[in-house]
Amino acid sequence: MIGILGAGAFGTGLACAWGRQGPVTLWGRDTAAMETAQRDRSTPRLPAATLPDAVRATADPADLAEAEILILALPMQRLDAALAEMGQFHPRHAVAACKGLELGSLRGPTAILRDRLPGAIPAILSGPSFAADIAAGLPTALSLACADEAACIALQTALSTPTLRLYRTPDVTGVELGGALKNVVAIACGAAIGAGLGDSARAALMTRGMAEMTRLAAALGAAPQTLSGLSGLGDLALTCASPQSRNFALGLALGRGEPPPDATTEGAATARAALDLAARHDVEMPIAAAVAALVAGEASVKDAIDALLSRDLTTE
Ligand SMILES: NC(=O)C1=CN([C@@H]2O[C@H](COP(=O)(O)OP(=O)(O)OC[C@H]3O[C@@H](n4cnc5c(N)ncnc54)[C@H](O)[C@@H]3O)[C@@H](O)[C@H]2O)C=CC1
Ligand SMILES: O=C(CO)COP(=O)(O)O
Repeated sequence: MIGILGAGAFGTGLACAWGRQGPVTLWGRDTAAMETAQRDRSTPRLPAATLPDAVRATADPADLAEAEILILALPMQRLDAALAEMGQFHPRHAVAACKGLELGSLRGPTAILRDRLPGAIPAILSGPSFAADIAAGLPTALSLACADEAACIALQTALSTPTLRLYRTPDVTGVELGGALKNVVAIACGAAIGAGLGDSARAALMTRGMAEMTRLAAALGAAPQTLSGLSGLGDLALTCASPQSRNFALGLALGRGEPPPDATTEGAATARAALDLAARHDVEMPIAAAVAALVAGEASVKDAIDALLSRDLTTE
């Protein structure tokens, strides 16, 4: 049985995909909402999706006890606390489906899984996929990273579906950072579009954003080519170009001088955490710095762009 911790948009989308081919238990923390979900076959964060019959919606963590594969589909800044609160699970595989870096500890999701679920083999699933697309069974391709090759093959087989195609890699760091950092660049691109700076500026931010993502990932031991894959370039292409992305939409609002939308926007905290990590490894991340300042209200879009444009001319 596949267990999913987190009944937000992504947990629900994944439950729909996997529930078409086998049993899935979807856990959410709100008892009333999960009782309604079990009865009405939909959840509040992705109301248009219909949960297949094989999905059991629950708010009782004990229902995840039998899960051989546990998927963590929670906001990054809540992952550690949620696992600490909910007692011990004993899955064989623990697969992070969240994108980000934890403020303070600067850990990615798999380090948290290693700490909180020490008996499980940690893995991460990341790449270009809107929850609604996955729920609707639209074609989607994602990266699945796990350092244990046999475990990675077993997971790839168990989690791929006719429309959800998983590519495996041992490069956990690369996949983790690709997913975390693309959200930072998506905020920058949204801000550029919102402020009317044009599509050329967006293309420049995507490309130079990719360069700084790759620099940090390489400094942390990732293979640079991983960032050119689905979790990196692939996810930049999706989220920097679509207002359906909540990170892009946050940037768009900031660029237009509008109030930020009330939604999970992982890139806001991750920009700050990435900067701290970059400082530790002596890596330059000017776009992340601009986004961190913008989100914190310490700089306007004009300040941020001026800071980027006034940097010393350099080689590509
Ligand atoms: N929505 C999407 O299209 C995609 C989301 N993701 C990633 O999935 C992760 C989760 O995002 P979404 O599901 O979209 O967010 P969401 O905002 O739709 O849902 C978050 C869920 O987490 C729950 N939650 C928050 N704090 C909690 C806690 N301490 N304990 C238990 N539950 C808690 C909330 O009740 C809510 O149901 C993020 O890291 C996001 O980057 C990845 C790919 C696609
Ligand atoms: O990660 C995503 C698509 O791959 C979803 O992006 P947002 O979190 O910005 O909505």
